Amino acid sequence: MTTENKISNETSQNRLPGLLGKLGKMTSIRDTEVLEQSLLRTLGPLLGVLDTALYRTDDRQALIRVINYHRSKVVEADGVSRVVERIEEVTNLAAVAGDVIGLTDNVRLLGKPCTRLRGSEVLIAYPLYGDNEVCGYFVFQRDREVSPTEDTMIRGVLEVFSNYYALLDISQRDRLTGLLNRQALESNFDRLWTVLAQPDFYAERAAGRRTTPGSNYWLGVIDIDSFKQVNDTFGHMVGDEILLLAARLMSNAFRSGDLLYRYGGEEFVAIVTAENEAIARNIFERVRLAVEACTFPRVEKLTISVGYCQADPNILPVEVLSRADRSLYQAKQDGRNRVYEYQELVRAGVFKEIDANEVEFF
Ligand SMILES: Nc1nc2c(ncn2[C@@H]2O[C@H](COP(=O)(O)OP(=O)(O)OP(=O)(O)O)[C@@H](O)[C@H]2O)c(=O)[nH]1
Repeated sequence: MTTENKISNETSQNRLPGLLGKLGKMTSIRDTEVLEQSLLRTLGPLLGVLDTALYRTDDRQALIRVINYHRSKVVEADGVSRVVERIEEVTNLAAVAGDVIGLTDNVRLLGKPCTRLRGSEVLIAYPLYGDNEVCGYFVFQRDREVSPTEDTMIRGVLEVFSNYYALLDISQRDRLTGLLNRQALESNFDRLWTVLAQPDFYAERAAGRRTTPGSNYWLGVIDIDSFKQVNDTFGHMVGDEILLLAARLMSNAFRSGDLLYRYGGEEFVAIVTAENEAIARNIFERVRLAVEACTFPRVEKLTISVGYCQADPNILPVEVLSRADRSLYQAKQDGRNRVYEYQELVRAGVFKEIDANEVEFF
C-alpha cells in the first residue's frame, strides 16, 4: 500500500464513526425538507467546506429550488468561538449562477459527477438519483478535486439519502395522482410560512431593491365541478381515471416551481409564486382553461372552480386556506367554472373580511 493510500485510508477510518453517527441522525428524520438540510449538514464538514448546496429538479428535470447551507465561525465577545450555520431555500431561480447551470447540465447528460474551474477553485457537482433518474445535484466549491476516498464517501451518503428520501416521499404522495397529499401540505405549513416570511435574497438581488416578504405567494383551492355526477353516471373507476387525468393536466398547466397538492377527494390546493394579483389570476385562469379545453374519455367535458388569495405570512395558514375556500364556495354559488380572488370579493361587498376569530376549518 502506498503512503498516500495508507493516509487516506486512515483518514477515512477516522471519519467513519462520525459519518455513521451522522447517517444515523439523518435517517431518524421524518420530514423530507429537514432531511435535505441534514444532508448538507453531514457532507459540508466531512469535506471541509463551509458552503454546500442542493439543487432540486422536477420530473421534467427543470430546476425548482435550491437549498444553500453556510457555516461560519463567529468569535464571541468573551473570545470563545462557535460555529454558526445559515440555511436558505431559494425558489426564485433567476439568479442561479450560469456556471452552476452549465455544470449541472453536464452532470445530467453524463450521469456522473463533474467539475469546473471557478477562479482558483473547483466547482464540483454530484447527481442525486430518484427512481433511477437524476432528481437533483449536490454542489460545492473547494480548492482541490475530491480524492477517491472522498468520492466513495459522497456517493455512499447520497445513496443513503436518496433511498431514505424516496421512502419518506411515498408517505407524502397521494397514491392515485402522485401529487403531494394533504398530510404533506399540513406538515409543511410551518416550514412554508417561514420561507414566505423571509425576504427573498436572490429576488432582491435580481430586482435591485427590497421586496416585501410573502407578497409573491398565492394559495388557491381548486375543486372539480359536479364530480358526483361523473361517478354516478360512469362509475367510480372512470371517476378515478378522470381525477388522475385532471391532476396531470393541472400539474402541467402550473409552472415547475409551483406546488400542487391533492387536498382530498376532488379538491386540490396550489401554492404559486406571482408578483401581483393579475399574474396570479392569469395562472389560475390558465389552469381553468386547460381543463375546460380538454376532451376527457367518456365524460368529455369537465370544469373546475378556483378560489384563491394571497399567502400572507402574517396570517395563519388555516385562515389563508379559509379565505381561498370561501372564494371557491362563492365561485360554485355563481355557477362554477370560474376563478375568484378573496380581496376582490371583499371589495365587491360579497362578504366581509374574515375576522381571525371567525376562521372555520374545512
Ligand atoms: N372516483 C372518485 N371519486 C371521488 C374520489 N374522492 C371523492 N370522490 C367523489 O367526488 C364527489 C364529490 O361530490 P360533491 O362534494 O357532492 O361535489 P360535486 O359533485 O363535485 O359538486 P360541486 O363541488 O358543488 O361542483 C363525490 O361523489 C365523491 O364520492 C376519488 O378518489 N375517486
